[in-house]
Amino acid sequence: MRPGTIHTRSLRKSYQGMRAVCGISLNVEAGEMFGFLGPNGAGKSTTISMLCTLLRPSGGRALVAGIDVRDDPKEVRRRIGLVFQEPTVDTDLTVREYLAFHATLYGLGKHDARRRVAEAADLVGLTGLGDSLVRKLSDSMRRLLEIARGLLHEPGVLFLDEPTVGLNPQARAEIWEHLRELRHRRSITVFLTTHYLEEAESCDHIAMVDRGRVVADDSPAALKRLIGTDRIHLRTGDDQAAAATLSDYLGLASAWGPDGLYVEVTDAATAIPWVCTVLRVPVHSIEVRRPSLDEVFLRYTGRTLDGVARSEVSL
Ligand SMILES: Nc1ncnc2c1ncn2[C@@H]1O[C@H](COP(=O)(O)OP(=O)(O)OP(=O)(O)O)[C@@H](O)[C@H]1O
Repeated sequence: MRPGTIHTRSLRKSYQGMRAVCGISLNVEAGEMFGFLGPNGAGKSTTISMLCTLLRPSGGRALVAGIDVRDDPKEVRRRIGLVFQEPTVDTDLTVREYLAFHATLYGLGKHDARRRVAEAADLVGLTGLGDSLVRKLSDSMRRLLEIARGLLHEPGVLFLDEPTVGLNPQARAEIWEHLRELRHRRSITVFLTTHYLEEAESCDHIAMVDRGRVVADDSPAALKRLIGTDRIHLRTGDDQAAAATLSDYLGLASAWGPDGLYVEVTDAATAIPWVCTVLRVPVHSIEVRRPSLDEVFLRYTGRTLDGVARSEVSL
């Protein structure tokens, strides 16, 4: 078993008889950026809390870094870093004091603590801010500071429960830039929960969860391929002639109507140069529509991720 793997089998949790997680089975490989995606109340926080040993499962099994969360929760905690949904940073300390305090809690000696504090701050782009008061940091920097705290003891797995919730788009983008950089520099498994589709797109592997169950589990690209192909929408000087040319030269079937021509292709980025090369009529506009993760979720649950039922959305 490699150090950063996460495996669950039929993991379950009930709260006073109410089933919040209803038998989740997952395989996360070492070094993956894994996204656990689902709407509010789907069971994401409950699952991550069981994996981090903060909640005891009602049933099933979970191995984190090869250790069973029920058999040896202490050892699991030694091997993971965890950043909670709600900000926890103590605002009266400087960045260095805050990290040094947590390094002491992890039982690190003075020398090791100093080195790890500098390394963790550097990994999330906080180098040079050691003397800054935490309360003077921006929201995104505070969140990065919490991530640095989670890295101090060099865990094999970093759990992030909604790491960007409540942040503005620019702050969210900053967090993601640093998460990618972290992945680039450290071979660490990142398990994060999110209900943002664009964040899930940045993951190597995602599982979509709804009402306590996994409804889809694969790479974002593979999940979207299940939904269908790319669709190119063209407006040309003569759609009928264009459709005939695309069929004769490229073997592409298309449909046309009053608003233009629609062509289904496997990969629009590869097809468009060919389409433009063969067409002998003026092309006024080209638009590409790709299958989205929201459509994948809709396909499996009948609802979009923000909870809108199928009949209420037009895709
Ligand atoms: N301590 C608790 N006691 C009772 N029910 C709970 C408790 N914690 C969560 N729940 C319920 O369990 C279900 C799953 O909640 P959970 O917080 O795991 O979902 P989530 O996907 O993380 O949602 P969010 O994105 O809103 O955090 C919800 O119906 C929630 O109301």
